[in-house]
Amino acid sequence: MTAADPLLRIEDVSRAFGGVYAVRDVSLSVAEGETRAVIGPNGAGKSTLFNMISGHLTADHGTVHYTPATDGGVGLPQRIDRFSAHRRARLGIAIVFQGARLFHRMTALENVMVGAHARTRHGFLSAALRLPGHHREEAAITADALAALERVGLKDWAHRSADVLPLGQQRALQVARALCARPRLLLLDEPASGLRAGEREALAQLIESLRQEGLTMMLIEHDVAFVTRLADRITVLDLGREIAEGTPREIRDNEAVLAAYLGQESAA
Ligand SMILES: Nc1ncnc2c1ncn2[C@@H]1O[C@H](COP(=O)(O)OP(=O)(O)OP(=O)(O)O)[C@@H](O)[C@H]1O
Repeated sequence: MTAADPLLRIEDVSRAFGGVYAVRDVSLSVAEGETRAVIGPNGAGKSTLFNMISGHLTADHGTVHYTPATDGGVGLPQRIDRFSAHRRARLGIAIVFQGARLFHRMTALENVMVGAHARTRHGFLSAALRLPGHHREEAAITADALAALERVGLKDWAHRSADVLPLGQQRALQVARALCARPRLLLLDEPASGLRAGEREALAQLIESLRQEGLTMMLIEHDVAFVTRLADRITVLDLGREIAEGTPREIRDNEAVLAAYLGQESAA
């Protein structure tokens, strides 16, 4: 990767469902270390766009390039839009889905370890079946999972059941699970939805700390105020199209953005 290569470059990506475009001709680039918010009214295409980055949906048109790390440092941009979600995950793209569930009746630590197994040689099945060769890997995964829990401020909860975690901490646990796969690009689909003010603040601080560590993130959110302080740049979608991109200040003053949001309010 040279200074000119972004970590992620999306060009003219479209996806339709039943002949109706959910995302239409969207292009954007995300630089390494950047926190990019994607905002827009209900049904604007935000989740569809994220799923086309993570590989859970394929684009009908357009390209997605990503610059994975190699052993010797940073690699060359690769076209990934035909890669499976699993392959993209192995390249370092992690997604926390909107409304993602935890595994109940498992501890916080076990929940995170499930995320780590995605990138191991032996995999979760081998661990579950206790096949030979998994023990050393298991110890490494436990250490990684504990480190991820510590990173999100949940180390003290490691051995407690995920069931008892308040919603805010459940979101942090989902982030820890994604972090355990050591992503270079973390996609967060509405991580703050349903949280109370205090929990939203704690989540904002967590995102800010990951940003300080230099992790590249993309974040879907409805609330412009929430992302204004977190994002370096904001992309605004409306009815599948990108209607604006800029710094939080530019977006706040953008008339097309105001119109899209006011339109939503008057339609509600
Ligand atoms: N699997 C699907 N099948 C059919 N239509 C879909 C599918 N996924 C999304 N859509 C449609 O595509 C459009 C964009 O949906 P998407 O979930 O990407 O929007 P969004 O901006 O994430 O919305 P929200 O903020 O409500 O989560 C919507 O009209 C939605 O109904």
